[in-house]
Amino acid sequence: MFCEEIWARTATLLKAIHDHPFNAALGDGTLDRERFAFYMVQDARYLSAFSKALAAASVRSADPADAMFFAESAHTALAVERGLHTSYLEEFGVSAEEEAAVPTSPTCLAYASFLQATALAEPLPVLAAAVLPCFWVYQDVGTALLARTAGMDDHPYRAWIDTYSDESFAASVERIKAITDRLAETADPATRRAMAEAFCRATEYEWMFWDSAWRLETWPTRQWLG
Ligand SMILES: Cc1ncc(C[n+]2csc(CCO)c2C)c(N)n1
Repeated sequence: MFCEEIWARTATLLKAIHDHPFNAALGDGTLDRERFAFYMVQDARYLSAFSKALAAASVRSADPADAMFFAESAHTALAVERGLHTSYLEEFGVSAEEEAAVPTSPTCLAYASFLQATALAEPLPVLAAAVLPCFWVYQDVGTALLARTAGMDDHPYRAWIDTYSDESFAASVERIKAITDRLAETADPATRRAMAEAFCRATEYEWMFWDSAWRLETWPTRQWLG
């Protein structure tokens, strides 16, 4: 099965994601608000690109049930997750104007651009493999954090952890894994290789996304522009 194989291939990178200082601090609740707010602002930008990639996957799906799944996920990416962002940014006192003034980070732009390019130029199986880590990695991190934070009352990032350790979210992860496995079964070897590459690249971007928030990443060249 494609998913099983690719998960095993990315095991070391997944461990690095779990062990990243951003996620370690997110889990023990010590992550500073500046870093989490930076992550939330960048994530809102990422989500609008991600939902468009899912909408493209829906348009491309010949199977009506797959088309519905991708369209629903495109909606969820904007609705549920956007709600999470708005409430955290409100809690942290980040106004819409302040949010709009933050430049999109190099990593966020790279990940969003990769998804958009894949949505435009690659066949559906490759697009499905490119959006899969977004679901799967977050569920993996969310459930690990849920276990690690059990019994910790008043955890500042509880709503975030709950979103990604939720049972309905786990069901959508199973669903997209099944769709991707089915698409891989009938894909030719070159497409299967492209699927594996897209999955690995997206998983690399997942690590980079957390790392860029940890470093509060900016454009090193900005200083030379007016
Ligand atoms: C960088 C980044 N990667 C993945 C997610 C998680 N995520 C975003 S949309 C979606 C599917 C529909 O809800 C999921 C699982 C995130 N928030 N930010």
